[in-house]
Amino acid sequence: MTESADPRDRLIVALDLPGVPEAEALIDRIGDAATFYKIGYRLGYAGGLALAERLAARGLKVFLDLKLHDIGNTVEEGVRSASGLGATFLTVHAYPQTMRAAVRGRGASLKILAVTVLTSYDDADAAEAGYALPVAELVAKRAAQAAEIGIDGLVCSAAEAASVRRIVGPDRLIVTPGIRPAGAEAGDQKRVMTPGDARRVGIDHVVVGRPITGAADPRAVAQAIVAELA
Ligand SMILES: O=C(O)c1cc(=O)[nH]c(=O)n1[C@@H]1O[C@H](COP(=O)(O)O)[C@@H](O)[C@H]1O
Repeated sequence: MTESADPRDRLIVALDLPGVPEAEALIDRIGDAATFYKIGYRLGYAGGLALAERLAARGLKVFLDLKLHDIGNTVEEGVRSASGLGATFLTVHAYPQTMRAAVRGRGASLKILAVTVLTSYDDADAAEAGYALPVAELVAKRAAQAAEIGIDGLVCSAAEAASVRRIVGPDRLIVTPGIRPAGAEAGDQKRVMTPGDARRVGIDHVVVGRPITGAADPRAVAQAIVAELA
């Protein structure tokens, strides 16, 4: 676990918005309450990759959430291309071939996060997708494989963070979406936790989207989450 002195760095705001103008307006409203933004493929396919470069050039941290998963050569070269954008994190799905390829392509400064089991999945969803293992065991298996391969960090739900920490040790990052302040709507997330509880189980970063993007006062919500993470 890498402890940042600034608790704002523990919050990653997911810019799940239709376009760059909406994303820039949200970033302006949040102001200095957040330092780290996630750009996924909704925004990425709508001009968000150029925005990622601009945010990084301004000194903000960027998490490129592209969730790559393909044949090894395509992943390796895709990661190599993405490594020029100035992002701090890039996601791939936690399949061994994919993780090995991402490690080959990552370069010096881009950290690869492996998505273990999506936080919108419960055991029934995993079974429907053809997996014999319950979610907790699948997360544990993938975390062990990721550590063996040399992946920089894991994405899992905060519910698995303590067991993932035991598996991967202190030096790999644990990043948890599925975070909901007390009373917030879960939406399609099934494995959820509050920011404060996530912090207590040893996460490095939380990812929060709709509770901030849909708030009347996104800056105030971001500040309240950071206060829970301090
Ligand atoms: O890789 C991710 O960031 C991710 C992995 C996962 O298992 N679950 C998950 O929700 N995410 C992302 O985290 C964000 C969560 O958004 P909210 O549910 O709106 O807070 C979305 O951008 C998701 O794409």
